[in-house]
Amino acid sequence: MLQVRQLVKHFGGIHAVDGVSFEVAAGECVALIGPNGAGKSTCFACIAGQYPLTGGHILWNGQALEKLAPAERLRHGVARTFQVAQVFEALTVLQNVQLAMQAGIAQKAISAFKRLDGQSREAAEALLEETGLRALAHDDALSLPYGAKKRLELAMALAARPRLLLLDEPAAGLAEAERASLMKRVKQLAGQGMAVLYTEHNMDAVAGVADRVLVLIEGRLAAEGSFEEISRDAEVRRLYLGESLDPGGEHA
Ligand SMILES: Nc1ncnc2c1ncn2[C@@H]1O[C@H](COP(=O)(O)OP(=O)(O)OP(=O)(O)O)[C@@H](O)[C@H]1O
Repeated sequence: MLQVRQLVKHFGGIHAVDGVSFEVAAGECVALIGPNGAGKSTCFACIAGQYPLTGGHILWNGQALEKLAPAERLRHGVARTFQVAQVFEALTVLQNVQLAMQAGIAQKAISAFKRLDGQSREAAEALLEETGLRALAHDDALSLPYGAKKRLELAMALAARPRLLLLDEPAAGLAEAERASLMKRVKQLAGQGMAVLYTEHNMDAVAGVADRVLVLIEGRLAAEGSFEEISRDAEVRRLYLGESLDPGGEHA
């Protein structure tokens, strides 16, 4: 279980995250939503280890994560993706996943890696199959359409065999069909016992997907509940979702 306790992150005078506490259990799919600048990405970066905390604690299965480097967190089963998909464009799709399987290898190792005979090839191919990328295995990552790049980033995160998966706007920039299929896969991962936490602006990627929704506004948790519950919250509607949202029908 992920336990975020009184998380605080300030950038100088900017209180990006200001005392946020929540939990994500194994098998749960939890969405973190809120307006631009609410602190969602900062929360993610604190959990994954890109930023040191100003205050508070982050525990994963009882272990304090805040003192561990990102690569060490990965070894404890914590993997993340980024808002703008981060893949190695100099490698093929298959090589990207093989590289991700060897967590901790720096980008400068790419040329050495290219000369390696792919020991991890079979496992990487299985992951490509699972994420719908098999047909693109030998394409250069550089040439991938955006939706496939997002899938590849997910495959790379899965390559580390995470137990906590952090997805920063997994559906951003995806067409409707691609978004629906990616979010279906994300929900399946939680169904298989992974703890999944994701940020999202697109409510179609939240409704029917997230078991629980956390609403972050100005660095604080403003509401928490099912999508239907937070959609009915007057404060959340006023500050983020807007009055036009009909929780039972079309989403914004
Ligand atoms: N590295 C940084 N240095 C200084 N300020 C930052 C930094 N990163 C984020 N901030 C500020 O912290 C606040 C929270 O930003 P954050 O990116 O976490 O919000 P967000 O909810 O992810 O927004 P979005 O939905 O637009 O991605 C904003 O005021 C932002 O300008």
